[in-house]
Amino acid sequence: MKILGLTGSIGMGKSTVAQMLRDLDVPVFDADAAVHELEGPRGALVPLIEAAFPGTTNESGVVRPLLGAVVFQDKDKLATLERIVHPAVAAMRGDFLRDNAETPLVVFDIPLLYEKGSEKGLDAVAVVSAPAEEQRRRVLSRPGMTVEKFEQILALQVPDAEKCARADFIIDTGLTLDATREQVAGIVRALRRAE
Ligand SMILES: CC(C)(COP(=O)(O)OP(=O)(O)OC[C@H]1O[C@@H](n2cnc3c(N)ncnc32)[C@H](O)[C@@H]1O)[C@@H](O)C(=O)NCCC(=O)NCCS
Ligand SMILES: Nc1ncnc2c1ncn2[C@@H]1O[C@H](COP(=O)(O)OP(=O)(O)OP(=O)(O)O)[C@@H](O)[C@H]1O
Repeated sequence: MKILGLTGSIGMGKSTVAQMLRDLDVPVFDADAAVHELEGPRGALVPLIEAAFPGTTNESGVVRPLLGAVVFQDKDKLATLERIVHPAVAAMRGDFLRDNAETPLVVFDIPLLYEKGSEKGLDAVAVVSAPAEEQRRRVLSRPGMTVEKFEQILALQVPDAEKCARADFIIDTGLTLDATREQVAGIVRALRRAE
């Protein structure tokens, strides 16, 4: 089995490409969705997070803006949260691999792949990328997004140019959806063929 990592900066089209992969019957493990499940209603990590960060959870699970306000201002607290979250995500990833053991190609969709150095175990990495103006346009058109928030998030992420330089494949999402779909299909064909 080959494991392809999929990553990219905010608004570069990662979710869209992940769906294109699923449409080609490639199983995709979504790290962000795993975190949401673990932190959501009756999520396994909610009691642990409440114990470490009192007042940041309620009956619906983690109150994300509250927890974010606590951990994004303090590196040590973020590290504490990661020590709680990352092993649980790794366990879910292990289950996913076991469930798909007979599949020639699977994808790990990891927003912070390069930020967190999670390249080990991957056979290749694909980065979604579009021109910076296009990225900006997409992100600022989202409800609740502001220029300040966008720039703060960008500053926390490894720059697009560096991601592209490190990746094995670059998926250009600055063109039509069909053009992107073709690139995705080409990568899937190449990796399914490779031994
Ligand atoms: C603190 C939480 C609850 C805030 O949730 P919220 O929905 O408000 O924000 P969101 O998750 O969309 O993150 C906002 C921005 O911060 C970045 N970010 C999130 N977690 C981290 C992290 N551990 N390190 C650096 N940047 C981070 C995201 O990429 C995004 O750009 C949530 O981010 C969280 O639980 N993070 C820790 C788990 C984690 O590391 N997740 C990401 C990888 S699996
Ligand atoms: N060729 C293309 N490939 C991918 N997305 C495209 C393309 N053309 C336009 N788009 C649009 O750009 C937006 C990309 O959003 P998407 O949610 O996929 O990004 P994302 O990288 O997952 O975002 P984030 O990391 O911020 O959650 C979508 O609205 C999508 O329809």
